[in-house]
Amino acid sequence: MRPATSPAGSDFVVVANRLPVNKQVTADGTVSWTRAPGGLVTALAPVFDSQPGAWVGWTGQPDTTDDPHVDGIDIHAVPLSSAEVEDYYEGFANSTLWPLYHDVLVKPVYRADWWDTYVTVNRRFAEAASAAAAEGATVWVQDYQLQLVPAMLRELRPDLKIGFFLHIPWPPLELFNQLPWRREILDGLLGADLIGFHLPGGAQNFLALTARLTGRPVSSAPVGVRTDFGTVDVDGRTVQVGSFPISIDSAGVAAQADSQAVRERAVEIRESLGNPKTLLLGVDRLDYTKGIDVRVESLERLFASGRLDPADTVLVQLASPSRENVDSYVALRDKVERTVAHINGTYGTVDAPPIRYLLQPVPRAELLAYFVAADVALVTPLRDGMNLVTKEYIACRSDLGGALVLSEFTGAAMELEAAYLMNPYDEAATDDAVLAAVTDDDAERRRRMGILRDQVMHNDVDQWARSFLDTLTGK
Ligand SMILES: Nc1nc2c(ncn2[C@@H]2O[C@H](COP(=O)(O)OP(=O)(O)O)[C@@H](O)[C@H]2O)c(=O)[nH]1
Ligand SMILES: O=P(O)(O)OC[C@H]1O[C@H](O[C@H]2O[C@H](CO)[C@@H](O)[C@H](O)[C@H]2O)[C@H](O)[C@@H](O)[C@@H]1O
Repeated sequence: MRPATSPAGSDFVVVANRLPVNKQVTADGTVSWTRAPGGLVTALAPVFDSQPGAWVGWTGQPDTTDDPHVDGIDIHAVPLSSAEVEDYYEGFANSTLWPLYHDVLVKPVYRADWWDTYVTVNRRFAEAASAAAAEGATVWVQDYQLQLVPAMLRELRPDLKIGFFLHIPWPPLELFNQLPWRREILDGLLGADLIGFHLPGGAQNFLALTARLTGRPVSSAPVGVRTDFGTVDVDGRTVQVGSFPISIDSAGVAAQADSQAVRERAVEIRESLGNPKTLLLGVDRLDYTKGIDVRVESLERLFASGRLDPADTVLVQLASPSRENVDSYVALRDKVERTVAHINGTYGTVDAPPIRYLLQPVPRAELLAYFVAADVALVTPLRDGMNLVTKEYIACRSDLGGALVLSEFTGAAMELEAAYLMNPYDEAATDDAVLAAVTDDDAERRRRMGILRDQVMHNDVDQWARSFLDTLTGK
């Protein structure tokens, strides 16, 4: 750890589980690094362009001492051993916190050894952030993997402005109370000056829980979107609590989707699928929160009842492998693949299966071409913090074509009420929403898409980052 008074370091530091870098290794073994075009790095690009900034995170590879360098960001890699990846990332982050914060869709596992590693790794991130930050710097800590970092960092560096943003839902009291380390998590978060959630409901849950479990004075007025922040009094220090719904680089996505190359590729995609009357699309990490099973089971019911014709309907499901060493993800993959095979076997022909399922990430331009090609996007999570795929689909539809089926249990549903909203736990309502999105007339579909586009084009990721950072720094 560097001394608190050192003049070195950056004035703006992001701390996230993952670094925004991609590694390339050429045939002769030469290693180079490029900026990964992920949501967070896109969101923060203008901030990094206007001032030198640092990013503290893990490369995604265990047991390496990789030291990535990319243009415009001072990268600080936090090394993790294989055992730490198992206990901190696959264990406490993704087998304890992830299911607990997503409505206990699978049973969270509570293990003291995983907790101990979570504490150890959070401390390592806090120390790396401390080393990267200049005197009085603004440090923005991201997400559930690093909830102890704010308090650990404050102890090391009381001079810093510390923000924290949670990208996943904040659970209700009855669920959060299951966590044997609930008080430690709250104390960790309360080290921040500003704690951000996607939705006002998450911020309010957090305030209620904090009052109940810590006895600290909290504000009682409702929290608004990017306004009317709540407060917690932590021994005379005021912690602000607010709602900042994340978004995408709407104009950038729209411009790329409008390019000739993407438009032509969209036409090719439809042709390669036999120009079906209806092309449905799902795009997700293969995660049990995303409701991939909800949409394929709905499709099966619609085929079985004759309400949709499998001969002129195709569902393309693009799934990216995720957290493949975690048992619940292995079980989900098995379930989805069995259901897809069953539907294709029952309702398809040898040369025209109604579901095309891919378990590989596709290149960005290819993904946008699918968004442009699809008649209906099926976004059916059982729980989701926001769901950026939703906003990307809308941004791609400058033609006002397409229709969006959207689960009420996504953060995106709060803003996107003109979608075909559905309750993924209600089979009949799900089927009706899918069918309405497919069969409503063009005027109704265009009316809805026009409203959705106004929302997404106006509320972009730059606004998300600016509103959070302005609140944090008191601008
Ligand atoms: N390039 C590419 N991006 C993908 C693919 N699948 C998902 N994504 C992106 O991953 C992000 C997923 O974000 P989101 O919907 O919020 O769900 P999350 O996976 O829970 O973060 C979006 O920006 C997607 O466009 C893929 O196959 N290829
Ligand atoms: O890093 P991984 O374990 O591979 O997981 C990918 C990311 O998934 C989660 O995304 C969440 O953030 C999105 C943006 O705010 C939001 O739209 C979505 O609803 C969330 O699920 C996770 O929170 C990230 O930390 C992961 O990097």
